Amino acid sequence: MPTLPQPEHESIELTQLEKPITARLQLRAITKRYPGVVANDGIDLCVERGQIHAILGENGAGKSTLMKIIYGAVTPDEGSITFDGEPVVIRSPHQARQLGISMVFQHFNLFDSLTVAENIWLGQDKNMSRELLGVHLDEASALFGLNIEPDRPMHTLSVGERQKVEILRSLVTRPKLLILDEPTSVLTPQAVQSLFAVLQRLAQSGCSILYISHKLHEIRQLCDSCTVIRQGKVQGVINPREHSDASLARLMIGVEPPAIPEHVAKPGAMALQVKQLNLPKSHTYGMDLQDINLHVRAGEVVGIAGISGNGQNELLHALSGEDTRASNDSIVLLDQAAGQKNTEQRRREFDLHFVPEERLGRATVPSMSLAHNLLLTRPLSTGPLGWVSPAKLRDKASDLIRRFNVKAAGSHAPARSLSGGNLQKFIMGREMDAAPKIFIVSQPTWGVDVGASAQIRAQMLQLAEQGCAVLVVSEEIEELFELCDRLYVISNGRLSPSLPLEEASIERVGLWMSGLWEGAETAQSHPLPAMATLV
Ligand SMILES: Nc1ncnc2c1ncn2[C@@H]1O[C@H](COP(=O)(O)OP(=O)(O)OP(=O)(O)O)[C@@H](O)[C@H]1O
Repeated sequence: MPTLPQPEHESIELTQLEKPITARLQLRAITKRYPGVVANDGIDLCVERGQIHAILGENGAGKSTLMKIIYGAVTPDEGSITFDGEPVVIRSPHQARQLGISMVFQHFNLFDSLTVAENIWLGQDKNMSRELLGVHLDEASALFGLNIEPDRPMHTLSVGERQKVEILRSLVTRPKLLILDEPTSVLTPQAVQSLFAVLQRLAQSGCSILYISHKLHEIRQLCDSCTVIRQGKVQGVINPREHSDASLARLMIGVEPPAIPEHVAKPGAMALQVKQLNLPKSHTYGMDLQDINLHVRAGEVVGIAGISGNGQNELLHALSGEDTRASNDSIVLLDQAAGQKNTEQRRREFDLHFVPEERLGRATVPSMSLAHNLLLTRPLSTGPLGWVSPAKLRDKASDLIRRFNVKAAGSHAPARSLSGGNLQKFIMGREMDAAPKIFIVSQPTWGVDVGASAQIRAQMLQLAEQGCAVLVVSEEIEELFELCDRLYVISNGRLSPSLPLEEASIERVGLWMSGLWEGAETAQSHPLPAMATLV
């Protein structure tokens, strides 16, 4: 009698019984030294197939270095790597991609002058045709629920949108191991949830994921396994769901993060006023600013919430002086019309200091030392004839490094050698130390660990206590709730009325993020931008 064919799943189980499943990735005793610092010190790591494994550690702990080693972008000094049971030496990202390893970096690697599709194509291997890429891109976009026009030039995208392009670029390679370094720093809560759904689906299909984040609730939601690193060494492998925030912070930074001091607003004189600001977009994919009205008094901390791409960039360019097209009296600084003053004039005449969201390339010159990067916004080190005093620069940079707890080899270290969080601490320190009268900051704690976030937020509140008018643009609603006395919400190039914190709730702010505040024109008459359809 002929035997019936076995159902497919039974034969799969048999094969699995015969051949034990090997881990996707196994690192043994990985060590990497940079001048003056051991970034990775004998690290062991095991990631199973289909596992979402978190890497947790304070700023400068060595997480990104370790991920770059796995991706072949950095060569370890010692140690070995096994991938799918085979010992491998990963010499380049190209080789990593051939093995099936893909990485989303913390700092974007995108060319501003190219389009979205061209940027994604550049990251692929040579045999991927433009047509095939188009198919994969449509597939990955649909999976991610993302709708960014492939022909859009990169320079027109907000950081949140750029982050999504970076993620798409990795998804189209259909990886076996996907490494994500702080992927949610600039995503809205809703976009984070869509990303998590994608990651969970990927993991179910067998793809392993290495996930770096400073956001403990995210790690708990997504991962059941987590390797904690401190000062380049593994502290332990834990299930993050069995730990509280306090115990995770203790493992990671050795202590619990300091509590944010109580801030009682004592609003003083008007410091910053925007009156009926109308500004047409400066490029095809920009956002027209329409009838923007806002004010910040000395001593106040005021927030602007919103989904990225709704006019934040345009508003910040107009407020910082990078865009001087506004009518002169639509922006009033310390009682003077200043709409057409440039960045340097606003800094010199009104003590307005600004921290943009892009820390490498805009807030700092990556190849220049920390000391030289001070010159970008601080004239303090130039003498009467305009001579630069290298000694003064060095001293000031060293002072900031010490006071703001920046982990760096010294004032001579190039900006790009710092870990993301440490560079952010340096930039925030550089601007806050200037004792601004008006301080405008975008995403103040992007990529910063829990201890340093608490430190930065406390310092911003201290600035306000000293009479500075602080305006914070952030996509992290919790951060705005923690810091601000009042909130505005930006949607589709329009700004909501001012909302005192006592009257704000996550739900109300969420609704306003879709443009639906009381008295607003309906969303229908102003269709939401593509990104908002995500939520
Ligand atoms: N190219 C480099 N040259 C010199 N030092 C470097 C270089 N890359 C990293 N380092 C140093 O190695 C240490 C670890 O940095 P790494 O970027 O791996 O930290 P991290 O844990 O990812 O931090 P963050 O959370 O801030 O991103 C830091 O002290 C950093 O300054």
